Amino acid sequence: MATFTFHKETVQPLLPLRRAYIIFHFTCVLFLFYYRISNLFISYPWFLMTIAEIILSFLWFFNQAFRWRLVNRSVMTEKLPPEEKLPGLDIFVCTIDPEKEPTVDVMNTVISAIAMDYPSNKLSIYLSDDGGSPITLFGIKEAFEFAKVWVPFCKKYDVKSRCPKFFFTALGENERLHRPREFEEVRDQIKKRLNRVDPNSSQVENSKEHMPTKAKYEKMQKNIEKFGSNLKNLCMVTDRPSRIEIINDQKEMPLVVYVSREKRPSVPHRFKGGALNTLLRVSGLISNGPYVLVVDCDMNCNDASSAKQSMCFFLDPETSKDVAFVQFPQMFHNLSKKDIYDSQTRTAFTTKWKGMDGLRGPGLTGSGNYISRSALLFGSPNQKGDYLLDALYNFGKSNMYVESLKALRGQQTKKQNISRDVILQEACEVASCSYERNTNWGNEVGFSYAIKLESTVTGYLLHCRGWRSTYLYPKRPCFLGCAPTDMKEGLIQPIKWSSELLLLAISKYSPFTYGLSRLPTIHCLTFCYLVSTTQFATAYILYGFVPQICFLKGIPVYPKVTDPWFIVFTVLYLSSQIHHYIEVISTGGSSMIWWNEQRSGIVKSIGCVFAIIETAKKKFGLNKAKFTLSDKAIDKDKLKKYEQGKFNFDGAALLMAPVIVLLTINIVCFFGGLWRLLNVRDFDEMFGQLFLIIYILALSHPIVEGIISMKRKSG
Ligand SMILES: O=c1ccn([C@@H]2O[C@H](COP(=O)(O)OP(=O)(O)O[C@H]3O[C@H](CO)[C@@H](O)[C@H](O)[C@H]3O)[C@@H](O)[C@H]2O)c(=O)[nH]1
Ligand SMILES: [Mn+2]
Repeated sequence: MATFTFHKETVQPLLPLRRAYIIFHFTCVLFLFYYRISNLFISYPWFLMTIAEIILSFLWFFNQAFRWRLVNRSVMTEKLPPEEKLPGLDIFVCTIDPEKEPTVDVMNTVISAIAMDYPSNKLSIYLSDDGGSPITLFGIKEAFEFAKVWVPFCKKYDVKSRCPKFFFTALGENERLHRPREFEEVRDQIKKRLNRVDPNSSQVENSKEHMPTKAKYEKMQKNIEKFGSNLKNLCMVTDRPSRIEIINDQKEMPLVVYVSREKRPSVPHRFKGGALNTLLRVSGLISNGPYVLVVDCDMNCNDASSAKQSMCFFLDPETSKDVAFVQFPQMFHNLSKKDIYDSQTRTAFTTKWKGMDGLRGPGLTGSGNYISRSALLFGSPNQKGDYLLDALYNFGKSNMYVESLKALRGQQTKKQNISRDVILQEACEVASCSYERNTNWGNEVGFSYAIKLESTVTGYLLHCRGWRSTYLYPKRPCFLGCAPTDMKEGLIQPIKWSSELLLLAISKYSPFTYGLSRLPTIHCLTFCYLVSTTQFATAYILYGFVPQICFLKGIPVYPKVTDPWFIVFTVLYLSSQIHHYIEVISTGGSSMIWWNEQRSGIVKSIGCVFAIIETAKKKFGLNKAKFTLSDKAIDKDKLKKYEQGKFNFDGAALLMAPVIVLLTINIVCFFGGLWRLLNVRDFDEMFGQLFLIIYILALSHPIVEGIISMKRKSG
């Protein structure tokens, strides 16, 4: 265990055992390689299986980098300097489409950010409205009105759930003052969430402010909904000048700013990365906090202390010099126990990120991350400031903005008393869509535009420049968002991510080349894994039909069950399964999660063939850059099905097609092959294949059920 001034690092126990296991499994993989390759030309299917296994082995190998040194961290916020000595913090909330991102929910996120436990004169909240819809501007004004009541209420009663929506419904947990225990019952929560009924007020009522506050929240909600009933107000405006408004007029409240950058159909707007870079400049002019928190519009701040938690790394004398960002896990408020789509992405946030954290730090996930503004703007930790020498190229033509950068660097700046109007005018200027032309923005300055997954690539490039990051996984989730609850959304996300990551793999910034020469090798392997996940598709597709067709035809692709080499395959299979099981259970999962994760892992991986196709199209310029926004609007029927653990394939027919084809092959080959097997009785040669098919069918029977029920509905 390492203890720093404000935080502690503990390496997860049994490290030698974990490493010994990796070496053991690795040895088995080498045996497998030897066996496959020395028999390579036995048959064509044998060759295909060898390819699949080589791909899987490489992915397995990269994947072990995450398991080399897992750490847990904890913070000591009580040791932080007094509030007046804390640095400024700017919170960025991004939204674009009020239809997929309901304004009331976005405003809940904004309100939870305003209610962050941080000195209000040091806190500023910026809402980036990329859609430019009237309802968002209307919404933030309403939200601020409510926040004026809400923030004092939260402070007075030390409310934990500072997202009002959760507080006023059964979703608010651990509320010492306001929550009776029975509300923690999961079933109740689900019931309440589905019906949106309010908690029994006679039990909850404790304070005289509770009801009036709730009434004000409901009024805000009603006003926004009423405003949105006029569909004109929900429309996005794609051709518009920049518009920036300071929403609040009260000194005792944090600064709240509405930002809608200029957009013109002919100028590329770079999606969320573009929005964030605009916010960096606009906020630089207005509040210029040395640290920024980025949250997606659905990721509300569920623990008001997260800002202070992150400061334990940024202000620590030992870690402050090279920590570029502090990442919190993305957690979700709408998960069901079965989590059939593996929306919680458990492995990412409980294993992978902790493993990267034990090396040089986790990747950036785009939401729930505190970032040092200097790290984003000034190159590497040791050569800060150089960028200011060529400020025009690096940062663009706004002198006022460059002055703000000097202030950030602690340099003397011309003290000027600039009026608010002039600042806002300049802010509109830096938010114009031509501002970044011929500058270093999106390249070495700010969030990277190298791929559309701005978060991952920015985090990766920060690491390449020598920065570190840290990962904090506190007991109480600090950020809660909205996870996909149907197959279509569940598939679109990994497809959009992995296709962009594949682009990174073949770009000049590829971890295999650029990264390898800049990062410590093991840390680099983690990025190699992240950019290679599309290759699971190739391996699983081969695994999904080659052994099956061979089973039907009586061609062996595994050694005989009596052959000593069969042991290698058995050991590898069991070893992977047991290891996965232990990992799930030890990170708080259940057997059901273990089983469901395998299914969803395979289905999502196979869906990623579309990612490969998409990447090829993008590479050859056949695809126009677009961004598939994930849907955060909760549909009751959809949610109900999801809670029951029933698959919902609405709108996913095309994306599911490869899986359905493979499943059909498996079913046909199973029965056909079984018939053949009973006649020919070559059981010892076919055991491996028979077992594989049974495993696949056992895993996928809920999918078959889902398909049948879909057919029945449409038929
Ligand atoms: O042109 C755009 C497109 C999106 N967004 C915002 O970006 C956020 C993320 O978009 P979403 O479709 O919800 O992406 P997800 O797949 O849910 O999000 C993950 O993946 C993104 C990259 O694709 C990261 O930026 C996110 O932080 C990460 O949570 C949302 O708040 C959007 O409003 C914009 O501001 N402008
Ligand atoms: Mn999201």
